[in-house]
Amino acid sequence: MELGNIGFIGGGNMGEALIKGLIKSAIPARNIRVAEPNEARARQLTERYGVICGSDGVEVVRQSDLVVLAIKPQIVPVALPAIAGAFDDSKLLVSIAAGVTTAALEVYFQGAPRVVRVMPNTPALAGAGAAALCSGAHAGKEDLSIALHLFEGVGTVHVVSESQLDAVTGLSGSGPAYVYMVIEAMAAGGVLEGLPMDTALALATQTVLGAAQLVKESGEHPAVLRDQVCSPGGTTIAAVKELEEKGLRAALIKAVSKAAKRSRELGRN
Ligand SMILES: NC(=O)C1=CN([C@@H]2O[C@H](COP(=O)(O)OP(=O)(O)OC[C@H]3O[C@@H](n4cnc5c(N)ncnc54)[C@H](O)[C@@H]3O)[C@@H](O)[C@H]2O)C=CC1
Ligand SMILES: O=C(O)[C@@H]1CCC=N1
Repeated sequence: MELGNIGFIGGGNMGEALIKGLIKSAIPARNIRVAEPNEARARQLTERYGVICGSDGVEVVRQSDLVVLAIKPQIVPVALPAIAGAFDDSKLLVSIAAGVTTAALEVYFQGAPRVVRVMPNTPALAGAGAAALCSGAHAGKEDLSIALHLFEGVGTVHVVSESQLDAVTGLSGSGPAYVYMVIEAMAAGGVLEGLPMDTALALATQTVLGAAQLVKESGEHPAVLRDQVCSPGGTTIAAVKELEEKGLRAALIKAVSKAAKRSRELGRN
């Protein structure tokens, strides 16, 4: 599928993750334009990826077939009116702004804007993203296919209903931060027990990666795989007991819920 010219409004952390992922997936840098008001950041993106960067959002929209809105949700009410006039029916808007609904985006446009809302995550930078998306009132099947194709280039994608996107934000959008905390803490435990930090970090990282890979490849429920590690009277069950007492699972369940709640709040702004 030909994606044409892709424009980014905002070249921050998530914008860069997608740009890098897209270039890795063989989208030519000359097809990617970025509107980024921070000049140093814009230069950095051009140096790193060869993409065309400027500060003029209207110009980026004019030159693009697909526009990724990658600015903070709080900036949307200021930034979107300034570029909305440059859209016409030939252009697709793909928003990744947490919490901002397709209906809230559509009000900035005349007519029937084609809007798809996506919640990606930063592992897209490594081609291992997890994203979910839904279409707005005027986006057709073809628009959904284009957005699916775009994000399949940088990881896995699920189609969900818009009401589920806040849950997705709490789980996989924010989730990498939880996993980094787990890796960091496991490595710290290794250091406490005498390992050098680089060895401890490498072991913790590969353990998380390998465990995730096994969940995916085996198709087993994680609880079954956990039980396979727990030898009777062994080391793991002693650790699992500690994690249960300290509320690891409850804390993660609550964390996902808190982030989803914050996503809903951002949508009300
Ligand atoms: N960072 C993450 O893990 C994820 C972020 N998101 C969403 O992606 C969006 C961007 O987040 P980040 O990249 O983390 O933020 P960021 O703050 O790193 O990047 C935003 C960029 O937008 C630029 N910007 C500000 N005003 C602008 C304007 N008028 N026109 C063009 N660019 C402008 C800023 O200079 C900045 O470089 C947010 O809406 C966030 O909810 C979604 C999924 C994951
Ligand atoms: O923290 C945030 O608001 C963004 C959305 C999902 C991940 N980062």
